[in-house]
Amino acid sequence: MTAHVIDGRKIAAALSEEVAAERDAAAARGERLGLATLSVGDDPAAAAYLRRIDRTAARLRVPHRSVTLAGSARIEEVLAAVHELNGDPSVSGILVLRPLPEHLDEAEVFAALDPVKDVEAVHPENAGLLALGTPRYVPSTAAAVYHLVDTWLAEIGEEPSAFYRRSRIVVVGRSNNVGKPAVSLAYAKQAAVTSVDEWASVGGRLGTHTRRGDVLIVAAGVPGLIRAEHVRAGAVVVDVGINVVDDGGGSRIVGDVAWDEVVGRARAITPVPGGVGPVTDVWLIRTTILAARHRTETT
Ligand SMILES: NC(=O)C1=CN([C@@H]2O[C@H](COP(=O)(O)OP(=O)(O)OC[C@H]3O[C@@H](n4cnc5c(N)ncnc54)[C@H](OP(=O)(O)O)[C@@H]3O)[C@@H](O)[C@H]2O)C=CC1
Ligand SMILES: Nc1nc(=O)c2c([nH]1)NC[C@@H]1CN(c3ccc(C(=O)N[C@@H](CCC(=O)O)C(=O)O)cc3)C=[N+]21
Repeated sequence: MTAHVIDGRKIAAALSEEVAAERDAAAARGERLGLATLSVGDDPAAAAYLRRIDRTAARLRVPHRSVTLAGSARIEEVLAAVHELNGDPSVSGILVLRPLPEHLDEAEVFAALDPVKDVEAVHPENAGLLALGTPRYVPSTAAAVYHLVDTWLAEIGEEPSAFYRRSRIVVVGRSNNVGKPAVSLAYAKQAAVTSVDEWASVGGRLGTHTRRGDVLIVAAGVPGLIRAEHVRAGAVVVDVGINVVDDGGGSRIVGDVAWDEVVGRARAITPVPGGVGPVTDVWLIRTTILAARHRTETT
């Protein structure tokens, strides 16, 4: 078997058209759209994402304001920047890039966000709503994961709700940003759910769990972590990992899945690059547009 390759770039292009229509409708209602990003320090993954956000926002004609603080910034300065963005009427959505430098408490920064502008649902109120199955905003990466699978299901004529109800979804990685939201969304789909973190690997039981997945979502940040032996034959594999590896002088991006092995075992698979990443950017802009509507409704 050779897996169907789910084309994230194509799916992102189609989604972009929907989002452009949503932007036009929001503008016609007089809503003020704008995304602000806040980054502290110069983490390469965060910088790469920031460049992508900038391009995607420009392409979809949603203003993007980027605030960058030095890696040595004190928590007071970071909180002051958040408060400034909270009060800026040209900003409907705020994203705080991860990782923050070690000396900063992520939770303190997230709790300072205006919940109505918190497009990644990291404020406790929004994270709580997501965990309860009544999200205000769906974090972009987890949203992108299911958008890719749902689009493929539609293409092959499978009804998503029936598919998920008879499936086990296994999520590798349980960060607040990616793994946990992916689990919350899996609950909402009434799938059977398994969540594992690094201890499954340490204990030599990763494959025991992952082989049970009809859908296997991998967000660990470990290149090549998932090999053929970890995958149920005929599974749907979604690779979230973005890892920069040396490539004889240059560098290239690979996911967490050993592509060459797993492509022969899965039923469908998302590539890296060109899978989850391109859809994530567009989803962020979509949420920024939604946030403008919420602001209009709450003020
Ligand atoms: N495509 C996209 O749009 C995006 C991609 N990413 C990428 O996704 C990956 C994960 O990101 P993020 O969630 O932020 O990362 P984090 O580092 O915050 O979390 C990683 C999670 O994976 C777990 N983990 C680490 N090693 C293993 C292992 N050997 N076996 C099983 N689990 C393991 C960790 O376990 P423990 O909790 O025990 O430490 C942790 O729960 C990264 O490669 C990142 O670059 C991130 C955001 C968006
Ligand atoms: N608060 C926060 N939220 C994030 O979602 C977040 C973050 N911080 N910090 C950094 C990581 C990384 N990240 C990427 C998303 C898409 C691509 C992406 O689209 N990559 C292209 C490849 C690009 C290339 O080839 O250079 C692709 O997958 O096709 C990359 C990286 C989001 N992150």
